[in-house]
Amino acid sequence: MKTMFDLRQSDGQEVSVDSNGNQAPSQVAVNALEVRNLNFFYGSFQGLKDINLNIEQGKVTAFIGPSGCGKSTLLRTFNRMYDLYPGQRAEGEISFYGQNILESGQDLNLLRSRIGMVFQKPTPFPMSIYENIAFGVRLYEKLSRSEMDERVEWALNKAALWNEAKDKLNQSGLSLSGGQQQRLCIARSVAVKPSVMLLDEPTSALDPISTGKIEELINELKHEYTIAIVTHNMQQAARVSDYTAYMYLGNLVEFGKTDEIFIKPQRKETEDYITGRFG
Ligand SMILES: Nc1ncnc2c1ncn2[C@@H]1O[C@H](COP(=O)(O)OP(=O)(O)OP(=O)(O)O)[C@@H](O)[C@H]1O
Repeated sequence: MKTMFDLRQSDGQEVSVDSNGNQAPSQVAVNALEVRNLNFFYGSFQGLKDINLNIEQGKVTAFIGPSGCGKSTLLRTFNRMYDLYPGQRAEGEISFYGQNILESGQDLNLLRSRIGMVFQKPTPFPMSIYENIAFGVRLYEKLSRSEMDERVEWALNKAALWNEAKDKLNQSGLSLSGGQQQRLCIARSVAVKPSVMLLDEPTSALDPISTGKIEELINELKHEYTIAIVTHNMQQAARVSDYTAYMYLGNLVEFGKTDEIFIKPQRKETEDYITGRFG
């Protein structure tokens, strides 16, 4: 039986026919994730308060807000990363293509292959560049050597790292520069063909050139994946995202199209934050 985690993202297009009989594609918004009445607790401390929002398929959603407002906490609920830590719990509903992933009995390994995550600090495994990618793929698929070679090349290409890495696939992933390591981590996440990618401040440890490469990559990847990104960099949020969520003290203060949030925010708190008048 197919589970909802087997769903591969469609391109969200429906074909309509105009009065001349010409086919014209029309975009139909589909939500990859729908968050309803989400509360999150670190023991007795409430890190998220009644969060409601949708993450649209094939778009980039950015989470911004001052340090400690709950951005990473929220991102970590989307693939239940918090489950690895005792005393942390979520209440409410997070629907991933119609299934509430907060319900008990979920296959969390499968969930995390469908909703991948890239962390702030590059975290390559202490193994070769090739194995960094093949390792995760092997957990879910049985590929022949040549199929795996193809997958590794495909993933490194997606992460714009193939040209730099193709002659040293057997070298340790740790031998790469910080920016290359982060692209390797993105390749590793892409290699298992997730539906959603969660990026938690993916460029905060990188120089401007590597940051630019990752931002280009996000623009490329969003055609095939749904992306949620936490960033402290306002310009980055404005450059890469379609939607922006502003958070403060565990609350979702404002959420909307990035242009609207940056040009004409509805809430004064949002305006103060993005114009640097906050605090
Ligand atoms: N393991 C933990 N145990 C207890 N409280 C935690 C834990 N991790 C985070 N918190 C608290 O939860 C709140 C939200 O933290 P979170 O890391 O989500 O914020 P953030 O917006 O991502 O911050 P930053 O921008 O500094 O990374 C903070 O008050 C933080 O102190």
